[in-house]
Amino acid sequence: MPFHIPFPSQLLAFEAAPATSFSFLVSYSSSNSNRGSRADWCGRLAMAVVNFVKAHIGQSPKLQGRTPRRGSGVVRSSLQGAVVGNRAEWLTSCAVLSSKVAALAPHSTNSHLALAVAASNGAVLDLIPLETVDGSARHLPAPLRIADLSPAPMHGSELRVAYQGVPGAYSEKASGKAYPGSDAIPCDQFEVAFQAVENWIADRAVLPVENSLGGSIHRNYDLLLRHRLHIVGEVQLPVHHCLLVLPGVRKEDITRVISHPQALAQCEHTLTRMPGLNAAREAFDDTAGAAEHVAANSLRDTAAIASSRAAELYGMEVLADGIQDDSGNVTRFVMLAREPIVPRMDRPFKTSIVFAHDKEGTSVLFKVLSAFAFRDISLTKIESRPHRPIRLADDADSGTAPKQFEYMFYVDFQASLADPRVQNALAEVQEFTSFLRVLGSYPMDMTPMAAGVASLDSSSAYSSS
Ligand SMILES: O=C(O)C(=O)C[C@]1(C(=O)O)C=C[C@@H](O)C=C1
Repeated sequence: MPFHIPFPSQLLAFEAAPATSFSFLVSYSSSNSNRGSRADWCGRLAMAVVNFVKAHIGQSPKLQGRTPRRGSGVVRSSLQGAVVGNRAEWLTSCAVLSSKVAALAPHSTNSHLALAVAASNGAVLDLIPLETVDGSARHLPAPLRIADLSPAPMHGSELRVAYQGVPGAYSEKASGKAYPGSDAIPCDQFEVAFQAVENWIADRAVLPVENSLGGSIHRNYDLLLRHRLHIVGEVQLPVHHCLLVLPGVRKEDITRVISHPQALAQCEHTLTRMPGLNAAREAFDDTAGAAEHVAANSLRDTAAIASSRAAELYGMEVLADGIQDDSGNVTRFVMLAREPIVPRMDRPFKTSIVFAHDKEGTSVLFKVLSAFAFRDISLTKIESRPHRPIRLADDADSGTAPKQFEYMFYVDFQASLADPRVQNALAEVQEFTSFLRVLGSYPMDMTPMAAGVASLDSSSAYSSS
């Protein structure tokens, strides 16, 4: 029976990793996302990728990766030694594959991107358009235009913003607040959102870093260090949680509440005190994904914590509204881009840095904090993370990468990198530390939180990045 790809899989981004493991990103979108079961749909996407690679490289890859969701998004998968024995052979296969697909490629933005990426970073990566949206006409690739070499557009519908989760997630809302009118691209993991920007599948990423009740989202701090992206802005989003169930389900029927771990933490006291509810908690990738899971599998014994928008999108009922433990529940997101923005002095700016030191004791930390205190620079956050022996992206060949340190310290302060006080403070900090990196200097989110969620849709406070 002929195999049909039920949706346009628009790009494949291949990336050679060391040894025999190769990873790639697949972006997909389906207008038929509600047809067939979720398992069906995932299976068809996986088959489409396997068949495609098999047809063009000649061997079957073993797909490893997260289960894609219905609709659209970006997933990361990998081939474990199945295709070729070494990196050079893999790159050759990728080049052959690219040239075959480029010859079939539609005249689309994606083919421009493929060339732009190849031109800009040495062609380790290829973005490969697979099919036109309607699966019909194919054209030769268009020539590279000057616009393809400049940074991605700043505003409007062309800006593609990666977020973690599925439609209805708070991160999707934060992306809309950060970049009104942009195309939000759902990603199944934080790591994928970083890679989507690095690989030019998205122009920006908007990712949560801390919540006023649940604290820091540590994974993103670690990823900020591992990747080369720059913080170009921040958005603070009031988070208003609902307890969602299938229509007709009562509190007494619920044995399980599922959601993102942050959302579970933000509602813990309320859930514990809720009369008639006696349910176990279970972590899920994101809040809206939890709602989708309950709806797609008709789970009448399970409730999800998510937004009221998720309830609308997945046909759920709001059993309880505003279940966060504090009405002022706010999550702070950072906006990430491939290039930093030019720091300015004409509006309130924040700067985020990360540093490490290899001396014993607390004196270095004291000296670093003093460098800011003596110059009247207010710190808004300090976070320490155990240092794992990872290779830091931008220090691969600079010789400044730390070897073994106990902690990385992340500090946010309220001043612009353009401010001479900051430049002097950082020069001083550099003397005490063995590793220092500026993660970004960016406009502060000045939206009054009291304005609440309802006002966010019309927000246009973020115009500089
Ligand atoms: O799951 C979602 O909806 C998300 O956008 C993620 C996330 C988070 O990671 O903190 C974002 C905001 C809320 O704090 C709860 C969850």
